[in-house]
Amino acid sequence: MTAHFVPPIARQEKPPIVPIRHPRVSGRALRSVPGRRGMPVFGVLPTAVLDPIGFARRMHQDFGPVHRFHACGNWNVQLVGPEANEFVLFDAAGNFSSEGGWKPVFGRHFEGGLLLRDGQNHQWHRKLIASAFKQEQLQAYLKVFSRNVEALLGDWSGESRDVYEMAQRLTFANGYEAFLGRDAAHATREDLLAFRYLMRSAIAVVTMALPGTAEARAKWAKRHVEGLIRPILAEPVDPERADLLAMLCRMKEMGLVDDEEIISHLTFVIAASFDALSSGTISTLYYLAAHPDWQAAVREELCTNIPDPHAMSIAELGKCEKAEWSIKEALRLNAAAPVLWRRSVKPFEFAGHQFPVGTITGVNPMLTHLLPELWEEPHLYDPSRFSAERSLGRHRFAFVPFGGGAHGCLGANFAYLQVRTLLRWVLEKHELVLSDGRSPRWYHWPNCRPRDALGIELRKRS
Ligand code: HEM
Repeated sequence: MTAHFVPPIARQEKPPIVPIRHPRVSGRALRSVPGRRGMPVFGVLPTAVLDPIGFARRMHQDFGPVHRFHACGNWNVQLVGPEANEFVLFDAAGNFSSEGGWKPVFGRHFEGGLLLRDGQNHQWHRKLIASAFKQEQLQAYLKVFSRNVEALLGDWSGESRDVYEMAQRLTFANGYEAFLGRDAAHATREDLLAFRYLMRSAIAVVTMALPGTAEARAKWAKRHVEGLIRPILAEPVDPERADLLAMLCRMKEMGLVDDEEIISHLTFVIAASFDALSSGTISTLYYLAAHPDWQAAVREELCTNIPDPHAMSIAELGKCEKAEWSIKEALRLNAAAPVLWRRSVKPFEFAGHQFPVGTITGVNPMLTHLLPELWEEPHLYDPSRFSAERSLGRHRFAFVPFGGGAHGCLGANFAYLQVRTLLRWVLEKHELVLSDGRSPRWYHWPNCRPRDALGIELRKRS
């Protein structure tokens, strides 16, 4: 039975965590790389955080695809374009540590999560977690998604509300059930806020937990999440349960993982799923609301291929390519994870420049997705650019909303399924309408989300 599947890697001894010392890299060591130091102490941080796209564009225009900037006391290198994405994310030469790159951003609260592990230890843990995303599991999750969307639409239909809040509630409810095996009706507002605060702590400039700061909220959130998961670990595991937590608990009984590892994995997976997916969801809904012609095409495709949404299958959803293009196009225009970080563990060379061990290195999906040399009219919403014909010849690292390589997103299929399920339910009986003519304003760090209510209305179709 799938619920009791144990990946073959579990038979191998767990590779230990090999601690890596990341030496600090001086500006002198990077002198051949053009760039900007910015303000004393903060460097370019204020500009980069206030307007990440504008900042990335200006750096690219002024200094080219390989440049550096100073932020929070360190030099950071940015490599732009599909070749750079492949070089860093696929990392054929083993030049980079993900833990070293992400630690300053997420390390304080997500230690032990997959993105903060490297090498064989990472691979071992990743294979355990990946067993919760096999096809049979996804089919089971689909039922959960449908049930939760139906419940949410009952509350929400026919009104103009904060759609981002709705997207967060939905993705949280789905993650709560799929990963914790708990009925989403039991999820509290505090549970949701705890995961939100953990992700937002990435932008904390002040890392002391002073009252009222993002860091203080994240500290509370960490305690709250532990308090949520720990009691479940003490319960016997129902043999029928197929959620991620149940799988990890069975692996614990086999001596493969301990309580602390389970808590770290679940905290990271739920947070990664919840925040990135609500970002992808809101962008998809917004662009469909703004483009009624595409909305009608996606509606027709989904309702024709899936006559009864209660009995949806992965195969049926898989036929709905326009729905998939609309999600991809939203993720292209609004990359949920704008910049991906690594730190070099070896000296490396890229585009004729030499970089020492310890170089903090970023690649930029957000900017790559808007480069005019890769995308025709990059600011135009045109999902058909993802059709098979128009994708021919495109570099495989030109579109990287889910990253790629050893740390590529484990939840990409889960994400596509969830958004397509939502679209199937919403579009049949509703029209997504923009109720005001304002241009949307988005935050782009630490991931993409609207700055204010987008004015999306869900009007009942007659
Ligand atoms: C639209 C939705 C999502 C987007 C855009 C997204 C994006 C990403 C990206 C870009 C990475 C790679 C980070 C890097 O290489 O530095 C990543 C990793 C990851 N994502 Fe997602 N993600 C999404 C949804 C999800 C969901 C639904 C889950 C869980 C079911 C999930 C779980 C993970 C995990 C566990 C990793 C780390 C993998 C590893 O380090 O081996 N993500 N995601």
